[in-house]
Amino acid sequence: MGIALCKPERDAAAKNRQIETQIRIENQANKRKIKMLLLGISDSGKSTIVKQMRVNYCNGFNETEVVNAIFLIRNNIIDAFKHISLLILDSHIIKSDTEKVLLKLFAFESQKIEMMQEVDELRLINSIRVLECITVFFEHYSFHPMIPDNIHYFFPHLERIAVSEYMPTVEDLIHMRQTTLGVHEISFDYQTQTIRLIDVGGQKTERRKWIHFFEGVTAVMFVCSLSSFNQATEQEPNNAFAKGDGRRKQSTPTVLVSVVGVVTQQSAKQNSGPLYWQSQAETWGTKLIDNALFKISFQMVNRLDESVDLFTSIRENNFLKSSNFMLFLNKIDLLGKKLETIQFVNHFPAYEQWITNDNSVQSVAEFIESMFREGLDANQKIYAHLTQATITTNIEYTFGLCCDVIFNKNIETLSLE
Ligand SMILES: Nc1nc2c(ncn2[C@@H]2O[C@H](COP(=O)(O)OP(=O)(O)OP(=O)(O)O)[C@@H](O)[C@H]2O)c(=O)[nH]1
Ligand SMILES: [Mg+2]
Repeated sequence: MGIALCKPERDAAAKNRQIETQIRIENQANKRKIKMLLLGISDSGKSTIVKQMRVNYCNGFNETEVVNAIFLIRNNIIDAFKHISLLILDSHIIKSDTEKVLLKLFAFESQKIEMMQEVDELRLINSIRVLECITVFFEHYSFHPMIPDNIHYFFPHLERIAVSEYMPTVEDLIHMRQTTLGVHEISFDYQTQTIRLIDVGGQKTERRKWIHFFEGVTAVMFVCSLSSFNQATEQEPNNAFAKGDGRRKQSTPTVLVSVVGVVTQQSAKQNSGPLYWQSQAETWGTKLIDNALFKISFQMVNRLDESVDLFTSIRENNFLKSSNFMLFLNKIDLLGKKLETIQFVNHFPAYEQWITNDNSVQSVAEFIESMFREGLDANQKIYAHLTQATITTNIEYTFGLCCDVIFNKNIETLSLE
């Protein structure tokens, strides 16, 4: 005998059935899709690759995104001038008293500038960009590791950008920096397949979310910034991804040295960032601890080492054992520019023993690729590509190469089944 249901219960049961059917259909459709995961440390270029996919296969950006970009790009510029000002103030670069006033405003009150009326914000950007000391900085130190990469693109365009009627171009949107928080997915058709492309945040605090997306991944596209070889991040205690392996100089342990000032709640945010001129093995800086500004020695980890360690741990992850690994050795353009003035061997002494240790882009890129291949099983294939994610055609071409491999492998697997 059936159970008699009253109307609200019947409606709820019908709704449940409808939801379950919908989930089943979606699951089946997802199985037919190719799932690709973009992984890599922060600032490597993952979201830039997603933007290129959107330009190529998803109608680009909508009006709201373009309008939002006006503010984000200006904030990128103010943030870059903040770091540049801090460095100039702390350096031997000659600056007049009037220049110092403006530099201090950007260095310590950048958030205030971001909150100003547009007309005042633009006046300040236009005032700082023409300072003599800024010109000197860009001539001699523009590839300092503390400077955001996209300022090399935005600085020559400031005359166009720092006006009230500014509308960002697609190229501006590609160079805009917005740290990814959480996990984002786009889906698009490519040849005969539907691709699900998943972008994650690369910051350490974001990485614990990654594991939830490791199931059923056809390809991992691991992105590494080649220009990160002279950059460093502060090492977290017990960080599994930042062990370092002696390829570069050993860092010093974190030591609390002295209190250099007490800060108020108001100035806390502005003063908490590291203030140092050159990140080498030993790095000095100031850090906010319990509202007091301490001078400490940070234990730093080289960002290229961090990237290699992260790649190794991803490669060894059991969920990803049957995934294809594509390595995007990105920011090849910035590597080239840096190598014009910086000796790679000073950051990676092991490079001295490399086949050709001539500081050329090709040789350094090969050495870096070899770091990622170290300890690889003979049967584990990694497909490596040199990329510049800010160039649409470059990513379109590289993505095509990756898909050729993936689709052919899929056919091989299907014919074996
Ligand atoms: N010059 C140059 N800049 C690049 C390249 N790839 C990315 N960038 C810039 O590097 C910055 C960081 O890129 P994102 O794509 O935001 O980095 P991400 O890996 O998504 O970083 P998270 O979201 O923090 O994990 C952006 O300003 C990009 O425009 C490149 O090949 N060359
Ligand atoms: Mg991102």
